[in-house]
Amino acid sequence: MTSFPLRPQRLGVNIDHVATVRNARGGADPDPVRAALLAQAAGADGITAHLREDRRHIRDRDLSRLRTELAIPLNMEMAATPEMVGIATTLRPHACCLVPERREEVTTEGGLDVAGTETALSAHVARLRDAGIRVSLFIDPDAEQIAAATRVGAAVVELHTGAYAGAADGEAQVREMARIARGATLAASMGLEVHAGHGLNYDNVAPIAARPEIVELNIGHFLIGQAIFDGLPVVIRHMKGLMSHARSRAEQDGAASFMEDEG
Ligand SMILES: CC(=O)[C@@H](O)[C@H](O)COP(=O)(O)O
Ligand SMILES: NCC(=O)COP(=O)(O)O
Repeated sequence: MTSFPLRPQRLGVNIDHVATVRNARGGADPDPVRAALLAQAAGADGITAHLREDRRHIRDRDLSRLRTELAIPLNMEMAATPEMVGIATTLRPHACCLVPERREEVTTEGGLDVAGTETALSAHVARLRDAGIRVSLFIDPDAEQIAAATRVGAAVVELHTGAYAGAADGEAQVREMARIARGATLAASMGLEVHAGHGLNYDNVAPIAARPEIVELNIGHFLIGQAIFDGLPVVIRHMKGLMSHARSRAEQDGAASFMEDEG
């Protein structure tokens, strides 16, 4: 039973797929920066933008405009490469989140293999930290990766919720939620700030939001898609309301019971 008020939880809005629509015709509209400013005005706590190596959606110019025009934190998602570290240390966003990338992937498929790339990753993390950037690692919620994240010097881990969001049935979803809960508890116990993201939507966000250790959710594809029907301010306010309600219920009933109820 949670007997203490939970820390406030932030919503980071990922605007990648506004740029996907923009790039479909090669023009300037819809403008991802305009979407980010609308999200900011609607209560987003941060903006996430993924500068992929293939620039399939967010482009370099988008990031520099976001860095100039946003009043809320910019979280630059990027591969752990010298090119991206160079861009980030020049741009100096509030935060960087290192994610795995394969050109042929449709979207991010798994978490970063921190344990298998510690030496190279430690150097990238150090350069980003020396530039005053908060470094997050996008990882699967596994003990080996969480321990490695502390060793390479990351301040934050963002737990990949894709397996949970894409679970084939209720039993698999409960299993994946338990994996995320264990990972969040372990990461927090090791002094890491805990975020979560990938594939979250209105229907599956509550058990994740109810986790006391998770202080930021990064959500994009669903919000941008739903905004086509309801408008970006409405969907952001609704998602923040769902997150807040889930946290309030967790304060009363305990986060663990939340998933049992939903299970
Ligand atoms: C790491 C993650 O899950 C997303 O933030 C990432 O941006 C997904 O990549 P696409 O936005 O290209 O689908
Ligand atoms: N890191 C997760 C993120 O930024 C958004 O992922 P999604 O909601 O677009 O799947």
